Amino acid sequence: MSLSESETQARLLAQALPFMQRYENKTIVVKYGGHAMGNAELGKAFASDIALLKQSGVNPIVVHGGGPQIGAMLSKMGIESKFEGGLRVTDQKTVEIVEMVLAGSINKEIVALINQTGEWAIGLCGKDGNMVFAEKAKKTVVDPDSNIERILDLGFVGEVVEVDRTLIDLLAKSEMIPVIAPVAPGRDGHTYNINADTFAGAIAGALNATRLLFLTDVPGVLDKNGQLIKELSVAEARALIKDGTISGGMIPKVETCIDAIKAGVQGVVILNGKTAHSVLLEIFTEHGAGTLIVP
Ligand SMILES: Nc1ncnc2c1ncn2[C@@H]1O[C@H](COP(=O)(O)OP(=O)(O)O)[C@@H](O)[C@H]1O
Ligand SMILES: CC(=O)N[C@@H](CCC(=O)OP(=O)(O)O)C(=O)O
Repeated sequence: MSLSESETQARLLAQALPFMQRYENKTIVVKYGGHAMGNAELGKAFASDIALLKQSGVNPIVVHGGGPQIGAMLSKMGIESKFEGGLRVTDQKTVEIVEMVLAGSINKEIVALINQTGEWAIGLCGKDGNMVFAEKAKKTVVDPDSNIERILDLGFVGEVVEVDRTLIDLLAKSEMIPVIAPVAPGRDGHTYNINADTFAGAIAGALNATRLLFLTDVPGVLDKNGQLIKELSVAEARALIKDGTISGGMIPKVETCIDAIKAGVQGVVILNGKTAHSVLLEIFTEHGAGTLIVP
């Protein structure tokens, strides 16, 4: 017999009790990826996990993506999605749609789900309260044929250059949960589209977060046999990138984890957002749920 959602929550809460003190008053940044958003039930379970963190005395900050949802909107408008080096090539029209989808519909959907739990979430992007400034990304790739490095022109794709934590700190004091979209202004007056993983890493670094969680579509970092690796040091993670065990979209994610650890985040976890209540299972159980990357 399967448990109802309220029975599941009561059971999770009972399991969580012994672990609650560990993270009291600590900041946990949760990156909620577009692939992890899945269906309505998963969305509700995610919102209730964030609410439960807040009720346990944790200071949760949500940074979300929405790559597939941006792709769907662009295609509705007859615009083809183009990626280079894992980043969306973003012209003026595209950045307008990116901002509309990320800072508009997705952001408000997540805020509404958290608010339905009785907690107070507030939706923001880097523009609000001068929280984040970006500049044009300087990304290079090595051409596999000629072995020559070239600079990519990705248009309005940005990288974070400044984070001002004033607004986030104020919200935490007011018991509000910030939900942040990875869109930020440049000092040049343009709006930039920033990869949600790198944006979350920059926010977690600026806040000296205790944990940064990446919710994705696999259980964590898998070894050559497809088995979950429970804990990885920065050196081990680099070796797995070098020997090809970590590939594709997992490379920039793990590189962001390494950067976040260097920036002062104490532990970064990659876990499956497609498993209901994965945030609580990670934070409030002895062995966690995904791959913990540590210094
Ligand atoms: N060693 C590995 N362990 C787990 N996933 C890996 C590994 N190497 C490559 N991947 C791929 O990385 C993907 C996750 O990265 P990505 O698709 O960019 O995630 P997201 O869209 O959640 O940001 C996985 O679905 C998997 O296909
Ligand atoms: C520059 C760049 O590629 N930005 C991403 C921002 C959204 C994102 O990163 O969403 P996920 O976390 O769901 O992948 C994009 O336009 O798709």
